[in-house]
Amino acid sequence: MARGFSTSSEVAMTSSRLPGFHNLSRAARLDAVAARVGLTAEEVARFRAASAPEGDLADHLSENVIGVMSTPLGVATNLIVDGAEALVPMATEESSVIAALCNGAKACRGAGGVFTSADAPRMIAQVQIKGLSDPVAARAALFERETEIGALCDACDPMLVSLGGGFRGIEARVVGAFLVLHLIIDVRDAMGANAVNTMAERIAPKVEEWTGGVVGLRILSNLADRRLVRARAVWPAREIGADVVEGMLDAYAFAAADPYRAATHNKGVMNGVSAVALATGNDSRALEAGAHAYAATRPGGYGPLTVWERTASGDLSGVIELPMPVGVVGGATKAHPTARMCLTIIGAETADGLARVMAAVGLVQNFSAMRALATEGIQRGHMGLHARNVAIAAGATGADIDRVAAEMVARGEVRDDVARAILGA
Ligand SMILES: CC(C)(COP(=O)([O-])OP(=O)([O-])OC[C@H]1O[C@@H](n2cnc3c(N)ncnc32)[C@H](O)[C@@H]1OP(=O)([O-])[O-])[C@@H](O)C(=O)NCCC(=O)NCCSC(=O)C[C@@](C)(O)CC(=O)[O-]
Ligand SMILES: NC(=O)C1=CN([C@@H]2O[C@H](COP(=O)(O)OP(=O)(O)OC[C@H]3O[C@@H](n4cnc5c(N)ncnc54)[C@H](OP(=O)(O)O)[C@@H]3O)[C@@H](O)[C@H]2O)C=CC1
Repeated sequence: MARGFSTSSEVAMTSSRLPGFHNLSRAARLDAVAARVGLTAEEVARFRAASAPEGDLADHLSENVIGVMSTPLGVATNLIVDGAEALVPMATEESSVIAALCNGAKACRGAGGVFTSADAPRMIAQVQIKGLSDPVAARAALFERETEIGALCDACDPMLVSLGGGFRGIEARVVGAFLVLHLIIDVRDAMGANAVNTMAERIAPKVEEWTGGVVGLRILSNLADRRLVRARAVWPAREIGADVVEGMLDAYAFAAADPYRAATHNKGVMNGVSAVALATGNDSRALEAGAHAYAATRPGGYGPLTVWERTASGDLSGVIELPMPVGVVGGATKAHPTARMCLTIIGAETADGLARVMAAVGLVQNFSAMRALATEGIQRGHMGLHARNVAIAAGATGADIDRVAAEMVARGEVRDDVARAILGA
């Protein structure tokens, strides 16, 4: 079968309906896929060689596994968080992200690095209540039961309670045709999704009894705005240049005024945050959802997650605030040996400690991208490092990778056709 989209007759021959596919071994699944789409024996062998052995953790963490998609794991240097030196493991396929963090962290060391504060690790579980003719009265009825709700939630997870976490209170809002109950739960060192989802499901029959309504969804909210982390740092003008301070403030004003720019600005923040999440086995989708939803809660609509100002002495001050629902237990954090090792490298024994470092990473990452954008542009630094990817994609191997990349950078032309031409020369 040709690659790309199938024609209708090919679809009939190569249906994606594969009954029992999930019951096959990893090797048999890969064979089945290879036969369906026409992977060559060489492609399959190369994939098998690059993938982890059969029966390893991947088979248990996900479903229909055929192998492992590896991502580079690097360690960012130079960061100081709350007076402590931090080495930061980051898993990312994007060139220049880790170099940028090292670069920005180095430039604020003279001013003491990054300083943070964090809310208690509280997550929100939502319970949707439908079919109420008197939602306002039902809301009042729920508050009368707050103590009982708390006891029911805490009974779901005595271990969490013994660790100092558990139920913290309720909120209830009439949202359109529904009443929405929020359970506020301190999840301690976990991300907390499973813990709070269990509570929301357990409480549902009682909520129906007390309100006379019908419970719909019972699930956490990824807008984790009870679990905010803040980080701040100063980059001295003598270190980065007064003109750079000026340029970066203009760059920030652009992001603050324009959601098209703010989205890219925040993507730069999340370059770092998501890379640490991936390295430590945390849920990067939850973090991305929470960060962007939080960025949309500004009075003026979607805006930047960071704020940049000039200090009285003319230096550049940066502040970030965002939800940081991360854990050092639960999910894949403990099950995945690489995630465990990364937590050891970062020195995070609590979710609070990890969240603070990750907020610092988001701030410094944003600094470096903005500095590059406000001065020489992103391409020299980024494309200089990205050139190796372009060389590999064009077919370079071994020593040719660096040779072709260096030649493209020297010419100022980092492109596939240029890489092929250099290779062919
Ligand atoms: C790329 C640099 C760092 C070069 O910057 P440079 O000034 O050429 O670097 P340098 O050679 O002077 O080195 C300065 C320090 O940077 C670090 N450094 C320097 N090179 C490396 C390297 N290879 N590997 C690891 N660390 C490196 C290292 O810490 C080094 O200090 P040293 O240790 O040598 O004393 C700089 O241009 C930079 O920070 N650029 C920003 C790159 C960036 O933000 N990339 C993200 C991808 S683009 C994107 O997705 C986001 C964006 C841009 O769209 C967001 C937005 O729009 O806001
Ligand atoms: N929308 C979303 O974001 C959703 C995300 N998820 C997924 O949920 C997972 C995260 O859920 P999470 O509840 O964190 O993980 P787990 O349920 O895997 O782990 C949390 C549990 O760990 C135990 N525990 C042990 N020590 C501690 C401690 N110090 N602090 C807190 N808990 C401790 C507690 O259970 P015990 O009392 O039993 O010991 C706690 O309930 C991620 O994989 C995420 O991808 C799932 C659904 C939706």
